[in-house]
Amino acid sequence: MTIPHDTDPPALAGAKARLRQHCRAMREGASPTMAQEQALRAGIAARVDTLSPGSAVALVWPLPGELDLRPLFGVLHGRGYRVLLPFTPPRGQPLSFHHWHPGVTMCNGRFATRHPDGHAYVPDMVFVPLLAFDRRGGRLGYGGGYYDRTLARLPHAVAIGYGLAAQEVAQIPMGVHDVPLSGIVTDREWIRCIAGHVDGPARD
Ligand SMILES: Nc1nc2c(c(=O)[nH]1)N(C=O)[C@@H](CNc1ccc(C(=O)N[C@@H](CCC(=O)O)C(=O)O)cc1)CN2
Ligand SMILES: Nc1ncnc2c1ncn2[C@@H]1O[C@H](COP(=O)(O)OP(=O)(O)OP(=O)(O)O)[C@@H](O)[C@H]1O
Repeated sequence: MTIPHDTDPPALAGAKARLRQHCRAMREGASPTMAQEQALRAGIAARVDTLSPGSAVALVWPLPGELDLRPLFGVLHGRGYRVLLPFTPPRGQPLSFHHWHPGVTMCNGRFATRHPDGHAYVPDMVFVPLLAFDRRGGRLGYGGGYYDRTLARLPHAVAIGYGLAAQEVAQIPMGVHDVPLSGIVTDREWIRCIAGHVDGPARD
């Protein structure tokens, strides 16, 4: 049997699927505290403030059980950034990012996602949701391959994962299509990822 070049080989797909199942179960067992979510949002706002004024920043509307970035939308919009949220196309296509502003109409999309009825823009910084991450910038998502396909087409955008410190694993199985993150914001620390280099834990 020939393996199509746009899918992971079976051993890698199996390893990702097992880890995904494990991480979903872990997430169901522990919801974040308000303090953790606030710390995470503060960490994200601090990364955004490294950009020049007026830059475009892609966040996400939360799916059930995910960390909630919605309180940041108005804050970052108020600081003069262009806040974008993803539109989810059919599987196999990249995401597009649409302008959010106060009062914008939100539309229902695939997999219970929601996106603004606004113009599409190219983001300068993309915050990427995840089920698990490692310190090299490895990321595990829901298995649609959406962010990898999207980031591959956005070489100038800075891709930053966000999640709880508890979502860290030793090593995410990575394939040729997996685009490593440049950094990860958690409720505990900012992790700068350099390909092949493992950053140590932050000192308090
Ligand atoms: N908030 C949010 N928006 C996002 C993503 C995401 O991970 N989180 N995506 C990231 O790529 C894209 C949507 N991709 C998705 C791909 C697959 C499934 C999916 O299979 N969902 C399962 C339930 C998953 C779970 O809750 O454990 C389902 O619908 O059965 C969902 C989203 C774009 N928007
Ligand atoms: N740029 C790409 N071109 C072709 N196939 C790709 C590309 N990116 C990812 N894929 C394929 O898509 C499938 C799903 O990828 P993966 O398991 O890494 O998803 P994920 O990153 O967890 O999902 P998501 O980004 O939607 O949260 C894999 O078979 C992978 O090889």
